[in-house]
Amino acid sequence: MLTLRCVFGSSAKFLVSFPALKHNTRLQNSMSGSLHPLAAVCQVTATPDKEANFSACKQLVEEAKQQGASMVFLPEGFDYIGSSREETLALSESLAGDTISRYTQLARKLELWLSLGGFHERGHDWEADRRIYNSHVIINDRGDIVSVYRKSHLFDVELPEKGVSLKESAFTIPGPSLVAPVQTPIGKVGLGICYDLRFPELSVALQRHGAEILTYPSAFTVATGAAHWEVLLRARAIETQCFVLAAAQVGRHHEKRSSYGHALAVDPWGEVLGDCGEEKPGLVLVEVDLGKVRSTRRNMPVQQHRRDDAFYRSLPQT
Ligand SMILES: O=C(O)CNC(=O)[C@H](CS)NC(=O)CCC(=O)C(=O)O
Repeated sequence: MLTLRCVFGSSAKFLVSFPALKHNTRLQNSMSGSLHPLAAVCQVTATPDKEANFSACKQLVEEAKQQGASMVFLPEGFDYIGSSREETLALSESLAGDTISRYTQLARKLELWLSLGGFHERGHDWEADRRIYNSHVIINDRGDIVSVYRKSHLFDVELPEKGVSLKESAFTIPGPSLVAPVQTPIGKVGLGICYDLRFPELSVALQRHGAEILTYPSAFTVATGAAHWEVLLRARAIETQCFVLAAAQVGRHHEKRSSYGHALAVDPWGEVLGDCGEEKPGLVLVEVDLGKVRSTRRNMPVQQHRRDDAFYRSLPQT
């Protein structure tokens, strides 16, 4: 067993274990002693305080770097979780604003890649319509923005018996399309955001466009998270035979909103490699062995077994 450290906040530490590679024959990652590149999947408790959120995220990114991560994943709403529609809109920025600029500097300084899930991005017509995109931004180790995916499926959901009522479309514009998976030091990363996780056609499309790793930075509600989060993430991993990395929000953001936590890393066989729990901010480090993608796909070639010919046409009437 290889033991990985799950770091909560800056002081308390606890251990996460998972089965490790048994044959350690190849050259090892010099900093971490691991055989394959490391990804850090983070969970945070964002509030409406952008400054405090940045310093909490920065601390996790620095901790991940110290432990040898080459790419760090932050959740939807890493910039802030607003307490009203008005506040959410007022705090938004463009990609050229202060928040993303601080993250590009951080990536450059630490020489690592960042996945910033769910940035509140002012839309192209902000002056006219006051609406934003929910954007997943990838920054490389030189501090360049290399990809921006805007969330396709908006969370307009009423579950009165569970106390869930959110209408994302009241302030957000749906993105126009998927974006091509991004080549990173840990592999080809396909971009989704949170509620997108419920739409398997999106993950299959990303896999067909070459994704080896799917990412769903999230701020799941406590009720829907308890019922569906892990099952959905594992299903997406099993169906696409990709790694699935899902950074998450956890705990109480303000008096009206809490999130489920359990930032999760799943391998292409569906095994959970790391879980940040449901109590506090932290991170989990996972080795991304792309050999697992190749062997899972070779041994059970479900992608080649697809029957689009039989399903995506008009059906015979009985
Ligand atoms: O509001 C913001 O500032 C950031 N955006 C979010 O938190 C979004 C939209 S409200 N949350 C989700 O999609 C939760 C999905 C979910 O919980 C499920 O699919 O069950």
